[in-house]
Amino acid sequence: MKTVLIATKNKGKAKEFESLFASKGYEVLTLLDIPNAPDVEETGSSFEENAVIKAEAIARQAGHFVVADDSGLIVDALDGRPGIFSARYAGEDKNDQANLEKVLEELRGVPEGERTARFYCSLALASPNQETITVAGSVEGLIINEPRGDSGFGYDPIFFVKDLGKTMAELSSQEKNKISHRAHALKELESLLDSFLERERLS
Ligand SMILES: O=c1nc[nH]c2c1ncn2[C@H]1C[C@H](O)[C@@H](COP(=O)(O)OP(=O)(O)OP(=O)(O)O)O1
Ligand SMILES: [Mg+2]
Repeated sequence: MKTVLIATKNKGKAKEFESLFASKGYEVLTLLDIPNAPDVEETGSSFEENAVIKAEAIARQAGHFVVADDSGLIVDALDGRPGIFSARYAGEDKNDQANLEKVLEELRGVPEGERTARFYCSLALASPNQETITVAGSVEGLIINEPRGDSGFGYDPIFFVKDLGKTMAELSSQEKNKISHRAHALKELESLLDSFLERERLS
C-alpha cells in the first residue's frame, strides 16, 4: 500500500484524511504516529503560508514528501475571524468547546441572515526535492445559536449546512467527506499528486 505522511497533530483531521485517502488507495501516517514529532510554529499571515510552513518543515525533517493542512472558520459578521487563529481563538490550549463558545458569544444578537460563514482549507504538498504545491477548498454555512450534533471536531456543531439541513456535527463522516472544505481541497490536489509523485520517483 502507498503511504502519505500528513503533517498534523489534530486527531479530527487525521481521521478524515485516513478515510479520504483510503478511497485513493493510500495509507495515512500523521505526526500523532511519530513520537516526539516537532510542533511547527504557525507564523504565517494566511492559511496558505501556514500550510506551506508546516509542510516544508516536516518534509525537511522527514526527508520525504508530506501534505499539511491549515484550515479554519471564517465568519463574515466577525470580519473573517477566527480565521487563521481558529485553533487558538479562546486561548493557547486549543480547546474546541471554548473556541466555539467564544464565536457564539461574539455573535449573540446577530440575526440569522447575517450569520454567514465558511470553512476554508489550504493543503500544501512539499518535498525536499521539489517546489511546494498548494490547493484550497471551502464550504459555505451559517453559524447557529446552539451547538448541535457530536460527530466531527472543532466548530462542526455550530456550522449549519443549509442544503443538508444539518450541522457538520450531525453529518456522518461519509457525508462530511463529500462536502467539506478538506474534501474539496483534496479533490484539487488529487490531479496534481500523481505527477508530483512521479517527479519524486525520478529525483
Ligand atoms: O472540518 C472542520 N470542522 C470543524 N472545525 C475545523 C475543521 N477544519 C478546521 N477546523 C478548525 C479546528 C481548529 O480550530 C482550526 C484548525 O487549525 P489548524 O492550525 O489548521 O490545525 P491544528 O492546530 O488543530 O492542527 P495542525 O496544525 O497540527 O494540523 O480550524
Ligand atoms: Mg495548527
